[in-house]
Amino acid sequence: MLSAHTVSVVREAESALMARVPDGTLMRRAATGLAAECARLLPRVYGARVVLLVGGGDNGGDALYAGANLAARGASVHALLAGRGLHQDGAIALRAAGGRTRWFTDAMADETDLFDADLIVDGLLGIGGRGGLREPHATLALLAANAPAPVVAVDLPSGVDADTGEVSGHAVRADVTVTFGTHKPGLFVDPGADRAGRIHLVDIGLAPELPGPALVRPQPVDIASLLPVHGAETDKYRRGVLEIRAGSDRYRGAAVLCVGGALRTGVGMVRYGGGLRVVDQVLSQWPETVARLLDPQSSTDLSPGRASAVVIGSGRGTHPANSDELYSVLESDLPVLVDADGLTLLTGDGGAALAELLCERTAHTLLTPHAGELARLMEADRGDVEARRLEHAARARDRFGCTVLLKGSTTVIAHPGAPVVVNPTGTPLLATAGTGDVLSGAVGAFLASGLPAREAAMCGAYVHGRAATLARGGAPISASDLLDALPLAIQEAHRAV
Ligand SMILES: NC(=O)C1=CN([C@@H]2O[C@H](COP(=O)(O)OP(=O)(O)OC[C@H]3O[C@@H](n4cnc5c(N)ncnc54)[C@H](O)[C@@H]3O)[C@@H](O)[C@H]2O)[C@@H](O)CC1
Ligand SMILES: [K+]
Repeated sequence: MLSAHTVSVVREAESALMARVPDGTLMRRAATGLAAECARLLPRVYGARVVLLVGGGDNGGDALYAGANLAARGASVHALLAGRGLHQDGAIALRAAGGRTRWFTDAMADETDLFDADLIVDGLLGIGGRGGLREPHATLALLAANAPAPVVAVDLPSGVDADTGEVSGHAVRADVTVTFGTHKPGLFVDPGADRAGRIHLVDIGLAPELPGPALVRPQPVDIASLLPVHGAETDKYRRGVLEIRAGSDRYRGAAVLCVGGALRTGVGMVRYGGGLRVVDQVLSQWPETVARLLDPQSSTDLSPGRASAVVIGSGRGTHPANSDELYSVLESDLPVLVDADGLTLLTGDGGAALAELLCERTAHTLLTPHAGELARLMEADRGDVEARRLEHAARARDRFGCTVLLKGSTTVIAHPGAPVVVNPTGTPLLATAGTGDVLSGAVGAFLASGLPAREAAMCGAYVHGRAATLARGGAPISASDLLDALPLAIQEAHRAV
């Protein structure tokens, strides 16, 4: 797992470490790691043209010392200074090594040597950045974005909120981010993650001072170690029976996609309950499903019976009878995943009783909203949920006392008492109708296989995201394409061990 810590935790750990080592040690370590990464990006250091964008804080200091290192190796290094302050010792070191420094003003915008640079180093702001970039930082970020050279961000791309990944206004878009001591949450969560490019962590000796992470990002090997493995002794019941209550006579596609997502992820048996037309459709597409007629709008026994887990909600409807069905599912002691219409029911008439039942559950319980659904659930603004995904997922987790998987440009999973998980896979191509139904089936399959909610969500989101990339090699996909690619994604994940 890659782990990330918030700014306040990093600051505390840094002061504890700084008290034990000579002055300037940490910045020296950071700058040495930064210079090494810059050198790797240049065809050769000698003669290379490097432009440093330097803010007034220690982030600028890192850039200046790394620039001094490169200048000492023959690079032509030019620092554009922004903001009020300047890391004086860093500037002295750069000049002593033959580098140049110049205060940046708007008037220079056309004549900077940014456009001729071989490499641009963004040392404008690090973990001390607050809010959107002010001037002249914002202009420099824009100029860097328009220049052809690769951009290396120091600690994090300037303009990205280190704790949330939020970007307001301009932010640097980096090809590589060289971060120090530990990752920052904003590097893993969009829109910040999208600005960070490839992330390189430099060890500055901080690890012994750091508490547990706020955030983790699973690697292929972590997923491989979680995926269910079935021995020769297994049978369909031991592999898990998933009950699916998604789709309806009106929305038959949701049922087909959800059942397909579960079957292709691997589960002992999928049972489906629904009206005549949807049952017909599910059986014609997936004859291996064990289906029964069950009309939530007339049937009295809506309980899931003998299953290992239940997925409920997508395309199911928001009729009062659907509330009754959700109630009887939540009343069971089975692991339950609630999606889409199921989430809407939590906010409508009778929602309070459902929400109360949800909070009281002791079995694994997972909500899988997208930003709009989470906004409705928590009476928040959708744009705000999208901008601050971590915070909103954690709020919903605390409100309902269960696991919350927030879908979107970065899928995040908040689980009580554990670091938030950020899913590393996925592509914007997933933003298409029906992919959420496939996801709920896949996560449901993992739940039915016996994985706890957090781990089921982690594995489901991971293989779903990979399937999107594998399905058509990066070309546009529809939700159905994911179904064939899911087994490939799982096979690939197994190979990571
Ligand atoms: N503390 C340490 O021990 C270490 C810190 N290091 C570096 O130090 C950085 C943190 O340094 P600082 O605490 O000096 O903070 P920064 O260098 O991130 O920024 C602080 C400065 O930016 C200004 N500023 C804040 N928000 C702004 C905005 N939106 N627009 C324009 N200006 C803004 C502030 O007024 C302040 O002058 C880290 O990110 C890392 O790069 C590394 O050298 C490793 C060791
Ligand atoms: K930076």
